[in-house]
Amino acid sequence: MRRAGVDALWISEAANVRYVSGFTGGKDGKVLITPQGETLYTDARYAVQAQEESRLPFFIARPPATLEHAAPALRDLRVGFEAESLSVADLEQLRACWAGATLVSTAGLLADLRTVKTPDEVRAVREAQALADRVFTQVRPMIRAGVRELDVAVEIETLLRRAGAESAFDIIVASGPRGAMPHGVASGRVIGDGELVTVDMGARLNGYNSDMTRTVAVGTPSDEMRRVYRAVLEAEQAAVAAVRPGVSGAELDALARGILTGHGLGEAFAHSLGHGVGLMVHEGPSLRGASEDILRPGMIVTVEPGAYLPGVGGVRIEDLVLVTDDGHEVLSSSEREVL
Ligand SMILES: CSCC[C@H](N)C(=O)N[C@@H](C)C(=O)N[C@@H](C)C(=O)O
Repeated sequence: MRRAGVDALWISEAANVRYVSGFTGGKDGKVLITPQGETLYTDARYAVQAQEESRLPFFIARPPATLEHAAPALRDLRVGFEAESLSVADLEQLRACWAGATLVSTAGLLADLRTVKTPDEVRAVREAQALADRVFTQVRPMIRAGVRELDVAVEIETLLRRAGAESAFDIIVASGPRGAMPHGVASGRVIGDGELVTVDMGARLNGYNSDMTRTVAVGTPSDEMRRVYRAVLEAEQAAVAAVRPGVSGAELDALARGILTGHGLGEAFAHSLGHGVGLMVHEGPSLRGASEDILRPGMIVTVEPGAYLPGVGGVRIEDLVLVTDDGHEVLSSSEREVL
């Protein structure tokens, strides 16, 4: 906060509220940090939850009463707000209620802290990924010709739910030509013989997410798609092997992109190499060309090169990787097929 030039901070992003307070009532939860201390604000629906989950003193009200309660403590202070997660309407309300304060736009203050996980957070992501691996292994045999993509997704979702988790995002099951869509969420399409099927899934367990993609073969895919698969696997394995403290997100992205370019698939790799995973599925650090992020021990990132050929199909292989003091540990354990 000192570096950002603010005396107080209004935290409105649900993941950040949870991070600093433990409170999980994302529908209505805010934290105000002032020189005098921290206060959790929520409404009466979450009073018991706030008491149970958070060690912070809390105040139960709805805006504008919430903001009016905070106003006296903020007079003449520079108050930071989270530019990424505050709507224009909410900002206008802050301006109206905190006329005595100077509002300062901040970005990424908490998100930067969240990039390096505590041992408890590493344990939480590890458990989420272990569950996702168990579920994928259980579901893998049902991915065969004649089955709908949706049926695969429903089975994954059901198993996650039964285990006390939920799906971290809309499950991607993209078969045959639909594989050319990096985010081809499961449709009613019936999987055909000789097709590749990309399954991208994550578990959210105790608030922490996992993220993993496997592309599997149903029958014998074409020579072209087997060539694409091998190229993506080569890029993925090389990038995972290069994960260590000190390497930049941009270097890892360039490494994988260079290998795919060597196979004539540079243009087909239509997204970044990876991202951090924790309370949010997509968080820092970023493994993309324009990233200035440098990997540090305790970060958890995905490594997920892909190649997408419109009208033909696609491949993505993604592992979840913990940056350790002397290298890395791959947290995802589902088998990668050899084609
Ligand atoms: C809508 S959540 C999907 C999660 C999925 N596993 C995933 O991360 N897909 C990547 C291709 C992705 O969206 N990458 C982002 C960071 C990007 O390249 O902008």
